[in-house]
Amino acid sequence: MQLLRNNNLAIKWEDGKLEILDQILLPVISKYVAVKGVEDGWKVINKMQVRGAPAIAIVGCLSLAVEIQPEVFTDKKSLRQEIEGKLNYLVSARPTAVNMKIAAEDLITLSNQLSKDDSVSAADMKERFLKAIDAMLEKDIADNKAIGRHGAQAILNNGAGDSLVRVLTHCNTGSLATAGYGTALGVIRTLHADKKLEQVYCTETRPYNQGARLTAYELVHEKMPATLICDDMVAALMKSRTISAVIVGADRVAANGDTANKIGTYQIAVVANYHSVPFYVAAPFTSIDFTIPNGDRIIIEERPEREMTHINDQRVAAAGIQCWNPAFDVTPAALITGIVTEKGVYSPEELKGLNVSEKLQD
Ligand SMILES: CSC[C@H]1O[C@H](OP(=O)(O)O)[C@H](O)[C@@H]1O
Repeated sequence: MQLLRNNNLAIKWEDGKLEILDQILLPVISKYVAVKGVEDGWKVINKMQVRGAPAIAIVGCLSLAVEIQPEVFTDKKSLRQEIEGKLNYLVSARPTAVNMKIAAEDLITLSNQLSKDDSVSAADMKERFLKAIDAMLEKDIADNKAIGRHGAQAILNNGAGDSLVRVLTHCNTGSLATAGYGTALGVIRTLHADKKLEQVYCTETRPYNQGARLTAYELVHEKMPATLICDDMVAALMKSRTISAVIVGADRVAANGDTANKIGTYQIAVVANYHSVPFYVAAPFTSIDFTIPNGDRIIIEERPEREMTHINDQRVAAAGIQCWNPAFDVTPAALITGIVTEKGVYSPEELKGLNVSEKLQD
């Protein structure tokens, strides 16, 4: 089966071969790393060589496709068992983002259905499973384009009649975090394409520096009007300039709208609330965890202290100091103006009110 090609910035998927752009080395070095199976997939996700909730799910599932594609299965039970075991292993690579968990659940459900269907051979089951993974890439990009349209419209509608808007974003939510175009950065791309973007401010996003190293890289590459600020400059910026809106991504949105996102998001939401700046979360439905009622249940990943104490192996903190390095925080729904999804923009109350059919409907 000719597997779909997908040559976006972060992921190269062609003829059953998978390579990822090593994001730890950006922006100075652009180096692709081969992912030859699930073990490699787990490692590049856990080490954050590839990161971003949607990209984690896509690379995780593609790493399984790399393994399964050349194998010949004579019985469906062994294929089903391999699929379930390896997808559950991939979910363990990083605990906070929900996309890999949702993708695993959906693909295991498909695998179980195909395994029980006597009209489906083992070869057919493999082919349909691989096609489902390929479809994830296309769907992610389509979802991001829709998020871009809905989010840009919401910001312009909220912009008090401004013909041009000034937006702030945090971390990286662009083509380096998804299958392409991006979520929050997709909204910014849409504003720019529509000639409505006066300025985008991106935060450095310590300690991994997704903003300074990755978002700035994407913004400069596309010649968007952008300004880099340190994480501790957000309040001063909002005090001195009229920011139209904040737009950030999400790793896991709870059923009530509480949102886990990169550490520092919560304090930006508090400052935005103080300055009456609308605060939007851009997230596909694949980032929304309707099984948890609120953000209290979201596991917050803690990363190695070396990610705080060193930059490119250069020590920047006193040896011996204790560190606390949570990779995410949870922004309460009360501080969120709207959750921008591919299906439209929902207030937290509207999200909470969605019935099951709307949640699952494609
Ligand atoms: C569309 S990416 C969503 C989310 O993922 C990032 O986290 P990380 O770089 O640790 O994978 C960040 O929280 C983004 O907002």
